Amino acid sequence: MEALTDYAIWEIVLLLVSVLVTIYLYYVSKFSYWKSRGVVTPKPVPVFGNFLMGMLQKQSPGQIVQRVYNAGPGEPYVGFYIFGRPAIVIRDPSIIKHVLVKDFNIFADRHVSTSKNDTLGSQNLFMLHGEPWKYLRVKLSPTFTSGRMKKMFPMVAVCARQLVDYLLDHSGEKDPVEVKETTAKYATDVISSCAFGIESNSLKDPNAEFREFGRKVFNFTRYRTLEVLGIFFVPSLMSFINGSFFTRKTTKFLRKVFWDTISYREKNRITREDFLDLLIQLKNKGHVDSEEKEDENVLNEEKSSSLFEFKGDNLVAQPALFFTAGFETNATTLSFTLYELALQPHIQKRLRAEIAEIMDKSNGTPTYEDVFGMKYLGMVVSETLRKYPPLPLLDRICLQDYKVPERNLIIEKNTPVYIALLGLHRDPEYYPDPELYDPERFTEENKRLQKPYTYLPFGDGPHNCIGDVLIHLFL
Ligand code: HEM
Repeated sequence: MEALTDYAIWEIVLLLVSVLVTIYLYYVSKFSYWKSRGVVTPKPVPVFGNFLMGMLQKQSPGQIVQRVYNAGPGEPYVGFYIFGRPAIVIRDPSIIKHVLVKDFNIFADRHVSTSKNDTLGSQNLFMLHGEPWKYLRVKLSPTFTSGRMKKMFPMVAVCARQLVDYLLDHSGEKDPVEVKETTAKYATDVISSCAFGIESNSLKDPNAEFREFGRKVFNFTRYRTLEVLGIFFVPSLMSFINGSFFTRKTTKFLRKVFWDTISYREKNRITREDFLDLLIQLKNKGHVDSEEKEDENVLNEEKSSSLFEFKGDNLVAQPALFFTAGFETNATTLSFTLYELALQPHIQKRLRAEIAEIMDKSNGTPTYEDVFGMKYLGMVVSETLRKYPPLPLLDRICLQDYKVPERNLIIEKNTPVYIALLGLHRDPEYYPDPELYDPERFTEENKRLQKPYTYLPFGDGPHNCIGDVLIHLFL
């Protein structure tokens, strides 16, 4: 009996060893993919590839691709492995231009994706793929013109006044202001006013619901961090684990707010010149009323399409994304700007002088054009977006085998392709002394000298940020 047990133990040990050896050999053969194509890679580790630091939550998605970027100085691209799956980071700005713009048809979709059950997360403009995305982009684009932003400016001015009151109330030495939370409250008030037509009262009410739900989307618990890593790097897993960008509770909240507000407006015939008005037009007419003559072809389009219907969660998914994309990106930009201004009083002094001048000229009520025309403010914000891009990576999926122009490489169909904004924006080849926060990099003259496709805080090409015009509203 004893002999039999020993025998069984040996069998188990042998089985385990052969399983481990097989897994090891499997990954070693997988990890020869880029080497055999002459592409540099940072050293992968068995099973995890170059994703171990992500799994250990030691690096954010932006830092993961930045580390890959930094592994190949002077290289046009660097390969890496998401577990066993080959992926590539493009470094050469001229190839970046091909991926984002010139060969867009081959890189027309993002790699990111969430579970289909997460309707608000999957049916918005950021996450949709293929023809439905294209259709929706055309329909939503007239919503984001500088003319429309101008109309929303007075709503922002109200929030800005509330921010001033908030800061005056909390400026005692014993009551330090937590800057990120304050800018998040302010940005939440602005975006909920512009996207939902609702005063979210985040600055005034510590328990404001909008802020509460916004906090949840970006509250990076261990599980939430893994979910976000999955969305960016292993999207096929999301349906399997039922992972989501918006939790069930957040979805329920956003659905209720959206439909309650729409029915109230429709019942009382209220118009407010905001995003919600424009979405109501899409729901009822299938297009946004023309702002200018050139838009008139939009009027002749069909009311609905099998590609994308403006009803139910499809409709709520858009303001849900505007809300999330809008408040976090802008709150991050504002808080990093304030941080750098605190570190460098001479920049702060010059910016304050510009603001004081505009406030003086406008009798304390600057217009949209006044803000838009503030040159130094523009340089300061541009430098923040260089050093701290709020969305620090761009991602695409290769839709068919692609021969890289002037290089001896074919990127195979289904390869995830990334552009490391943190890598590019902090590359000393393009931005000398990259850790130095220096708005002078963005004078008109220096902008002309900047190498194209090395500064991409809003992405580029047909998938670029639709909300980039909004940045002026938050300043
Ligand atoms: C500082 C502010 C912001 C930054 C830095 C930013 C950055 C970005 C970036 C890098 C992308 C990806 C572009 C690409 O893949 O080429 C993106 C996409 C997008 N952003 Fe923004 N964003 C900002 C504010 C906003 C706001 C306020 C909204 C909406 C209200 C918005 C809505 C979107 C949407 C819908 C997309 C997807 C566009 C598409 O794929 O068609 N963003 N943004």
